[in-house]
Amino acid sequence: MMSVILRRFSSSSTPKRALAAALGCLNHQLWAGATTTSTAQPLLKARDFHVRSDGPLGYKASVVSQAGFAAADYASLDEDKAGSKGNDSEEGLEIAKLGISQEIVSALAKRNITKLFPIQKAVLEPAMQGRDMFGRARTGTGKTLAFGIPIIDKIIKHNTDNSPGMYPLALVLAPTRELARQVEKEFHESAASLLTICVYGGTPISNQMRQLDSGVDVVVGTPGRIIDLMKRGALILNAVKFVVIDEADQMLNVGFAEDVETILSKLPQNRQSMMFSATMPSWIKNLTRNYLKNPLTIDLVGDSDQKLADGISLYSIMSDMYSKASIIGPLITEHAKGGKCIVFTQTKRDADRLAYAMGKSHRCEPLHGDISQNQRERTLSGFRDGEFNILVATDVAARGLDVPNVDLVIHYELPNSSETFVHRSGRTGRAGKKGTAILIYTQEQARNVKLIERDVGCRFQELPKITVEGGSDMGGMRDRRYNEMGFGRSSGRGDSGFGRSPGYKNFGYGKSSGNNGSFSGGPSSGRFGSGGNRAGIGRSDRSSSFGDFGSGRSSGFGEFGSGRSSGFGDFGSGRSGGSSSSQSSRGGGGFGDSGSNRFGSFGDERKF
Ligand SMILES: Nc1ncnc2c1ncn2[C@@H]1O[C@H](COP(=O)(O)OP(=O)(O)OP(=O)(O)O)[C@@H](O)[C@H]1O
Repeated sequence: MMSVILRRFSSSSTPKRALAAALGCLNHQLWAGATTTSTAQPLLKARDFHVRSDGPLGYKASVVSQAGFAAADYASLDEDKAGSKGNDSEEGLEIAKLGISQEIVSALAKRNITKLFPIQKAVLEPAMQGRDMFGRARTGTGKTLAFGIPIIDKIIKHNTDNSPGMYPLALVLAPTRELARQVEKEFHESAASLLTICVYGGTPISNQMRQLDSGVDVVVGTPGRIIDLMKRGALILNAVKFVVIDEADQMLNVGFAEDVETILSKLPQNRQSMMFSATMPSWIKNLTRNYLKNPLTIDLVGDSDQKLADGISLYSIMSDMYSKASIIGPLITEHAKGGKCIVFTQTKRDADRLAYAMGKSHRCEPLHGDISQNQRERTLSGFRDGEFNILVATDVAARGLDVPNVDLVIHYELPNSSETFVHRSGRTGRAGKKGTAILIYTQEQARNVKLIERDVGCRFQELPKITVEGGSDMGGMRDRRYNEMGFGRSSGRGDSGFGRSPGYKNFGYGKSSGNNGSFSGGPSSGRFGSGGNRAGIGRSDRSSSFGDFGSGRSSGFGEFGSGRSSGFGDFGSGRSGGSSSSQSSRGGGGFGDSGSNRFGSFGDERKF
């Protein structure tokens, strides 16, 4: 503890800080020229983090193999056990008996974490041995502590044996601010002596620079801000021994691919790299090949048909587009039973509108990327603390967000891919608990529901149709949609027009204008066609986007912004989707509500 205090006291007047400043300059030079840094900075002692022992898990080096790209080649695990029965006490290993630092054991015990979950069990020993790895496990099964425990343990042991250094030993990259904060919290709560910092955009960089200046052990952050801090010489990565890329495929989805590679290329060669990803698109394969050394694949999903975490009951309900908003209330009353509920929309605007409309009768808040960071944090903590029980969110909340006791997830609009469906649904049924997910779909989308079933290896139980009398509690939402979103006969010239809201893809309104060809001829040759925002980005590896039910998000505007925005897949926007709506979308700030995804100028985070 004393060394921690001393480090906090360090100022730029000390030789240590002076050297740090010098290294900061060197860092600038590295940015200007070389692409990799391979030397550990001289200030820090050489660190031998990686233990070699038979260990308590009976892990055998002979079962390791090269990362086999989503193949389940971690043969020592019984697949049945490797599912998502995260809290099965019979399967877990007692954390207190693993020989990891008492500080961690005690901190976890305080949170009632006493046994390892399967992914933690699988990762622990190879991670302790210093192996690079690619990991995959179902939602809510404890991946954060899977990489967190070994890293924290090694840093604690190092800090006990040596005086802590100035510069971070571990770097964790996360695709969203919320996830970054959550991961940092998990680190911090697992070992209070560790100095951790979370860096992301939307908050003053000067505070983060000051904190980095006084020395940290672990940096968790989103790639944009990390790069910014590196460029300013405030974040020096020469001492990094551990790097984790969490939700790696999502990094690609939200346009962080280049940033991630830039960061990886600046890290010391002598490091341990761990990557967690739900899928293995070709970018991830390349990343694995280029930046991981002889990686081990630990895949607890494997070829198993069932991709969803156990314990999540699935329901579907058909609704016409007019009634969708109105059936939310009854669904929540019936299925959330007073507990927490997240309603997922496709667009920020729809999240706002739905929350506004629902707010008349329920306590709820919207969450999306256009809301200020401060407000986002307030909203999330209010939701966590039970100040309100309904969160209406875009997919910014779909990945990684860990709010205990979310009983119900409602897909107000169909997700744009099976993966998104899995991640959204995975906000419930976490850590072995039970939960419910309900998918609302229109008649035209029935085929897509089947596709999700096939992709995810699940079955929806169809709920009886809810008949909504006029003047429901969501009437405001419905009216607003009519008035502002150009439904009905407004030809998309209302407030937002069709051009701005991809919501219409789910509403399948009117006749298709027959522009499907634009999309189906697009660069994506995914299994379901070219739709979704993926169409515009030309990746064929993400086959689970639902091309056939619409253009998805902004890609239509990015790639095909000729004004024929009505070419939204099978359903199109009917007569309303004329060029004016598309143009209004573009004129109104690029890609409208749905976020620019890869097309806009990237800040720290952009898509949702
Ligand atoms: N061994 C454990 N025992 C009990 N609870 C645990 C254990 N490990 C993790 N948890 C809890 O389980 C919850 C889910 O963990 P985490 O968020 O790491 O899951 P995840 O696999 O990363 O999920 P996602 O795929 O959605 O990001 C957290 O609240 C975490 O504190």
